[in-house]
Amino acid sequence: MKASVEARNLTIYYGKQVALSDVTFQLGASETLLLLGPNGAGKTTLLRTIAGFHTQYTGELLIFGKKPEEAKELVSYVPQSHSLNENVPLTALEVVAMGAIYKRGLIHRKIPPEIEERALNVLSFVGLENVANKLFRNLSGGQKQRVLLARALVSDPKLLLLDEPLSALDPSARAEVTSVLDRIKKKKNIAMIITTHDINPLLEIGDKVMLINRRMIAFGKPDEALTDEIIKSVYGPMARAIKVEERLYCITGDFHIHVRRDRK
Ligand SMILES: Nc1ncnc2c1ncn2[C@@H]1O[C@H](COP(=O)(O)OP(=O)(O)OP(=O)(O)O)[C@@H](O)[C@H]1O
Repeated sequence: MKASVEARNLTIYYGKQVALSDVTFQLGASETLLLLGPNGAGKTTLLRTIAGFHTQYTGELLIFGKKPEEAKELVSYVPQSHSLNENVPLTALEVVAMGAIYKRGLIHRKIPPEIEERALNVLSFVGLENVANKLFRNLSGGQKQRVLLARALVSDPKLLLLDEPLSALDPSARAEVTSVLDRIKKKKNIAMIITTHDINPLLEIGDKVMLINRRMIAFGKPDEALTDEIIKSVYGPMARAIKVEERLYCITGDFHIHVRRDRK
């Protein structure tokens, strides 16, 4: 079975500036990777590079054995904040169908019946068939995020990239979205990479975790990669990785990394 993502000595640039270096890892075809790191660590940069949108890199990066630019058909990317113009009165169904229409380069005034059926199926998968004809802009935060997940799934991707899918949601919406992610993990045979500031609600679905901070700090199974020492090295001495009844919890706060100077 081919790996979904293979990176070897990957270094990503913006012009001459190195954004992220030393990234080497392999992700299986149906594994979920949680990508963790403080603000500005390079999480979005890595996702956009894997998605084939950012091409300034050295080293090797293969998506199901292909270069990212040649693997776009296999990948769906859900950015941190959606770029839908909410002044345009699109229904939830239309938003989902757009995921299939754009991928195929089709611009239709009317949604083809075959795509409408697929969009309805995937809306039902995320538990939202009852809002198919409601306007996207009138949905709750959790419902909107689930519609965006449905839009990403409608083209049957083999790799799903999600940038902070739980951010800006209240606790009940977070629970809604987490349970859909759990469902994707259990029912779809696909790989996922999910960036997050708070890894705790997602630890159950993460097969692997990667900690980055402008370079790769750790990669592996959550229990093995996220040691107390490693968490402290990135988030500072107040951070903790603790185990309570065999469950791992990471207390990172949302600290920025700062350089501590010793007084003379
Ligand atoms: N378009 C760009 N041009 C130049 N530098 C950029 C660009 N986008 C991001 N960077 C820089 O690359 C580094 C990594 O940014 P990135 O957005 O990938 O981090 P992040 O981990 O996703 O952060 P956050 O958690 O705040 O979203 C930062 O130093 C950022 O300033």
